[in-house]
Amino acid sequence: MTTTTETAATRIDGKVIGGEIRERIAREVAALQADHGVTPGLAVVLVGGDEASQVYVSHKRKASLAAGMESFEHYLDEDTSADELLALIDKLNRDPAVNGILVQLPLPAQISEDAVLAAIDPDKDVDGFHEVNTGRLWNGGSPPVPCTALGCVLLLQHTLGNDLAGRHAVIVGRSNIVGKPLANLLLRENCTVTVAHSKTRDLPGLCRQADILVAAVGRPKFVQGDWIKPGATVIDVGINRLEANADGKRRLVGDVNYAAAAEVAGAITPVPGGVGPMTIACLLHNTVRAACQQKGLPLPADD
Ligand SMILES: Nc1nc2c(c(=O)[nH]1)N[C@@H](CN(C=O)c1ccc(C(=O)N[C@@H](CCC(=O)O)C(=O)O)cc1)CN2
Repeated sequence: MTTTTETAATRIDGKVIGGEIRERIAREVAALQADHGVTPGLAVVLVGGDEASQVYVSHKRKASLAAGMESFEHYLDEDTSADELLALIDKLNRDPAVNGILVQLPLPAQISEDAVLAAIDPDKDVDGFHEVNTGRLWNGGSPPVPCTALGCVLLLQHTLGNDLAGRHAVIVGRSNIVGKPLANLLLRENCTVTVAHSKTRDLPGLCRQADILVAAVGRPKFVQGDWIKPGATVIDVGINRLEANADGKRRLVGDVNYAAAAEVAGAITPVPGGVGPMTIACLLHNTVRAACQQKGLPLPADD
């Protein structure tokens, strides 16, 4: 059992669920090594010293090493030019030891995110952000899927079972990283999907219609308890770093007012420990599959 009941709502534990996925991936990597002599390699590029990005890159490094993969990290200065970054991506595209490439976002202002994402070989795009892969996703194909969006779907399936059909999912947020790909994935699951955003009218009223409510707006405690339909499943994608407490520790809060929402929801993800760990697990999942495709090997069957 990977969930615990604290309040009215079941707490959806992304650490435990993501941990199970990482264990499965470690077994896949061991089999690839034993049967084919292949060790999947992930290259992560971080430009500048953003504090949160450093934490995420460090998590990615530890997770890929723990799964038995190769990890190649590239740390570039804040004032790196677009040409320097593009030259590195070109090198990684041509390196056969690198099966997956990820450029940590956000990038410093002098570098165009679009140009960088477009420069990554779509077959090594383990973030699923390249326009070829987003196009494939919307056309019903099976490209690498953006990790946070995939993580949300896996949490929902774990909580509600594999049949999400007919449920009304309201996604608050329309980013390329989460909102848009998640809308696509939930449509594939035959949910009725509404994507809400800053211009949406009567957002609380709309959220109250949701069987599944996903908050991905980047605003601390934005979604209130009385926006939630009793029994709904709430997925909180937000990771907002608040000012330090008196103890000097920085606090992380989600986009949902957890305490209030947990009184009403049927199940809810915490922050931290909800969607974040799933993002890392899904990155490893995409990297193993990219390695198999590049080597002409069959894809491991998902457990
Ligand atoms: N190239 C990418 N950049 C960014 C992505 C992405 O998917 N690809 N997503 C986010 C950040 N992100 C991954 O990079 C990410 C965010 C959070 C976590 C995580 O494990 N969070 C923990 C808390 C960690 C902490 O102490 O801060 C949790 O929620 O429990 C992992 C990855 C933006 N950039």
